[in-house]
Parts: sequence; structure tokens; C-alpha cells
Amino acid sequence: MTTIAVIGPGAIGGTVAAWLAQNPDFRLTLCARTPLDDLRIETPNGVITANPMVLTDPSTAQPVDWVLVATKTYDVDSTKAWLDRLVVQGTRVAIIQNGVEHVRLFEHLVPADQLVPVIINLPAVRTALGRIVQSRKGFIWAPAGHSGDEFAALFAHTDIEAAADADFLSRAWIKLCGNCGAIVPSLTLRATGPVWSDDLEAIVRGVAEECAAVGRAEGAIVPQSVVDGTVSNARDSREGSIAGSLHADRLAGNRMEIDARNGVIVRLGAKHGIPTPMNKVLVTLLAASGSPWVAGT
Ligand SMILES: NC(=O)C1=CN([C@@H]2O[C@H](COP(=O)(O)OP(=O)(O)OC[C@H]3O[C@@H](n4cnc5c(N)ncnc54)[C@H](OP(=O)(O)O)[C@@H]3O)[C@@H](O)[C@H]2O)C=CC1
Ligand SMILES: CC(C)(CO)C(=O)C(=O)O
Repeated sequence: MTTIAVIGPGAIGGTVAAWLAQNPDFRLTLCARTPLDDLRIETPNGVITANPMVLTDPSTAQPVDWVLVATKTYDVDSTKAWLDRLVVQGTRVAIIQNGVEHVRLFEHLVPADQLVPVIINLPAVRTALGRIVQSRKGFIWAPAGHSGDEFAALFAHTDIEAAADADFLSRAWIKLCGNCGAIVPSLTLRATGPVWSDDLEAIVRGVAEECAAVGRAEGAIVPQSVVDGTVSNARDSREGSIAGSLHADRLAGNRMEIDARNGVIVRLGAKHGIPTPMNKVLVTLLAASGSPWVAGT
């Protein structure tokens, strides 16, 4: 029996936990901030349900084989009480978050050699506690190597396609480059496609070009087609569509992962002497957008 604890059973944590819970060889525990009863996920292939143990008090948690952290990046430090109870020597801690700084964010909480950074491409929205809509097939990647291979193997009996990637750095930057343009609709509060113009294209392209340049300076391989794809996705977006979790959080008045999604491009750009004026302006504007939250990690 493999024991797995998921910290943060929101859109991603809840979906991943429900898929893993379909395997009778896994014992799943949800470590929740807000209590929930069970999980019901509308997936592209039908509804799946799961009834794992739910804990809300970290002092009741026991060590496990795997911890999967799926909180937002700005909630990292609040997971310490859980990690202190769940992690012992041999526990692997998979960080399922957007961004490129999984290890930096957690290495003060868990020994770095027990951390497994994870990139997930799986659009999911939480409609109520434990109620999630997964709108497309999911893909998940960890770095190639022992822990990454074992992490990918956990998903063998799920509809989520998992792989260990020999060039995880590039995988993470390519995902960031695909996501970074969402800052524009998060500011304008409408899809970019119906109001597309040369000027709007220059902004979206600028954001993505800056991201690609910084990623390349960090050592990632980011093909130009990724930048072009970010631009064409923005151009083709339909009226009323939501450009992922940043845009959804802005519309809901939630705190946003501004720093992990676009602030990081500015910060790491400065480290490499790469100008990132487009991201800097948009990050500053979004942080000043009237949301009760300022740009956090
Ligand atoms: N949603 C999506 O489509 C995608 C999201 N991602 C990334 O995945 C990560 C998770 O995002 P998402 O699932 O959307 O976020 P959600 O806000 O839906 O879920 C985050 C969950 O973390 C919980 N949480 C926060 N702090 C703690 C804590 N200390 N202990 C226990 N639980 C805690 C929240 O609790 P509470 O229930 O109280 O809110 C919530 O259940 C982000 O980095 C995001 O960028 C990546 C790809 C797609
Ligand atoms: C674009 C998407 C849905 C891809 O998984 C994503 O990463 C997000 O919304 O945060």
C-alpha cells in the first residue's frame, strides 16, 4: 500500500487526488485548510468520485510515502505545519504548481533531495468545496530520474498522462511562456480575441518574448513557436472565455499568483540584465488593480 497525502485539495489537488484514489493500492489523505466531505470531478470522460480521509489539523497527520502539494504559490509557507508531520526520511514531496521556482520556494521546508518539482497541464475549476470541473485531458511532468520516474508511475492507472522529462527546465519555461500572456485578460477583464489589434498583439508578444528570453538565459530551450502559440491563443480566444487560473482568480476577486507567473520574469530578467518592460508594467498594474491583494509569491 502506497500512502499519499495531498496538501491543498483545490482545483488541481482535488482532481489529482480523485484520479489517484481510483487505484485500490493507494491510501489517499487530503490535508485541507477548509473542511470538505468528498471529491466529485467532472472529467472529459465522465464523473469520478472519491472519499479519501480528510484532515484539517496538521497535528493529526502521520508520515507518508508521497506528499503532493497543490496550493497556490503564495500559500507555500502555510504548508509547513503539514510538512513537518508528513515528511520523514524517504518521503518524496511533489510540488504541483505553476511557475519555475518549485525548489526555491520549498527548500527551506523540505530537504532539496526529497523535492520533486512538477508541471501540470490540466485546466480545472473548483465550483464548490470538493466539486471540480476538469475541462481537458491532463498531462503531468516531473524531472527524469528515480523520483520523477516513480512520480510518473503513480498515474499509470489514471487518465492523466504522466512522464518524466529529461529537460524539465525547458518544460517549465515553455509552460510559463504559454501561461504568461494571461496577464492581459486578467487586466482587461475580457478575452483578447474579440478586441484583437496590432497594438494588443505587440503587448502579448512582448510579454511572451521577454519570458522566452529570460528562460533561455536560465538555460531552457524555448522554441520561437511557443511564443507564436501564446500570441495565437490570445488572438483566437473567444468572448467570455477565461484564460486559465490567473484570469479566473482575478474575476473571482481572489489573490493572484502574479509573482510566480509574471513577476518571476522581471526578477530573473534583472539577474541576467535582460530588460522586461512589458512584464514589469503589467505586473505593476495588476498588483495595483484594486484587488485586496498585492503581488505575493
Ligand atoms: N486550476 C488550473 O487549471 C491550474 C492550476 N495550476 C497551478 O496549480 C496550483 C494550484 O492551483 P489551483 O488548484 O487552481 O488552486 P485552488 O485555489 O483551486 O486550490 C488551492 C488549494 O490549496 C488550499 N490550501 C492553501 N493553503 C493551504 C494549507 N496551508 N493547507 C491546506 N490546504 C491549503 C486551498 O484551501 P481552500 O479550500 O481553503 O481555498 C485550496 O483548496 C497553482 O500553482 C496553479 O497555478 C496549474 C495548471 C492548471
Ligand atoms: C493554462 C492552464 C489551465 C493549463 O493547465 C494553467 O496552467 C492555468 O490556468 O493555471
